[in-house]
Amino acid sequence: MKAKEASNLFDRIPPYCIVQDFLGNDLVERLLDHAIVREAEFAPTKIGNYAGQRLDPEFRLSQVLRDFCGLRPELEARFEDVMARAVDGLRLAPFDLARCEIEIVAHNDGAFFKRHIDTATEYPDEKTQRVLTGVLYFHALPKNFGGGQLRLYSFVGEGFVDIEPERDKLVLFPAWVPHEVLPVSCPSGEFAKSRFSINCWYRRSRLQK
Ligand SMILES: O=C(O)CCC(=O)C(=O)O
Ligand SMILES: [Fe+2]
Repeated sequence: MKAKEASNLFDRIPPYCIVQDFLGNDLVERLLDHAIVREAEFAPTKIGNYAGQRLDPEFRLSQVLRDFCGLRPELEARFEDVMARAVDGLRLAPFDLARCEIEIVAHNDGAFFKRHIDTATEYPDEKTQRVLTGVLYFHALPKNFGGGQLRLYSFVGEGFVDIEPERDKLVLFPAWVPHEVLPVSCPSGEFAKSRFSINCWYRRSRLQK
C-alpha cells in the first residue's frame, strides 16, 4: 500500500452503524420512567479511567446513573443480541464478550462532552477493555432539546459526521473512534426533558488473544 493510500484510510469517516427502533416503545417508556423517578440519584459525570476519575466541567458536563434496577437483565440481553451484527458490520476482529458496561446519561441545558475516545491508552493491568461503544437515545416526546449531536471524527484530518440523537436509535462504533457530544440546549431546564441516553461498552478480556 502506498503512503498516500494509507493516509487516506485514516482521513475517512470512521465506521459506525445505526439500529432504529432498537428497544421498542414499551421498554423506552419504562426506561424513561425509571430515569425520571431516580432524578435525585444522578451524579455529575467524570472523566478519566480505571486509575482515577475526576470532575472536569470544562470537558464533560452531564449526569450519570448506573442503577438500572430490574431493567438491567432485559437491557443487557438486547445489547448482547446486536453485538455480532455490529462486529460484522464494522469489520472488527471477533471477540468474546467479557461483560457489557452500561450507564444512563442525562444531558440537560448547556451539557456536552468534548472530543475523546472511549478506550484507555494505558493501565494494561485492568482485566477487561472496551472494544465497541453503543449509545441508545431515549428522550421524551415531543423532543424538547436542541443540539446534542454525536460527532464522529476521522482519525486524522478534518472529516466528521454528525448523528442526530433520535429516540430509540442505537449508534454503534469502535471504542477507539474520536467523538464528541455537541452542546445541548434545553431551554426549560426540566430534567424530564433531558437528552437521555444509555452508554453500553462491550468489553473483552485483556488476556484474550
Ligand atoms: O451521548 C452520546 O452521544 C455519546 C456519549 C459519549 O461519548 C460517552 O459518554 O463516552
Ligand atoms: Fe464517548
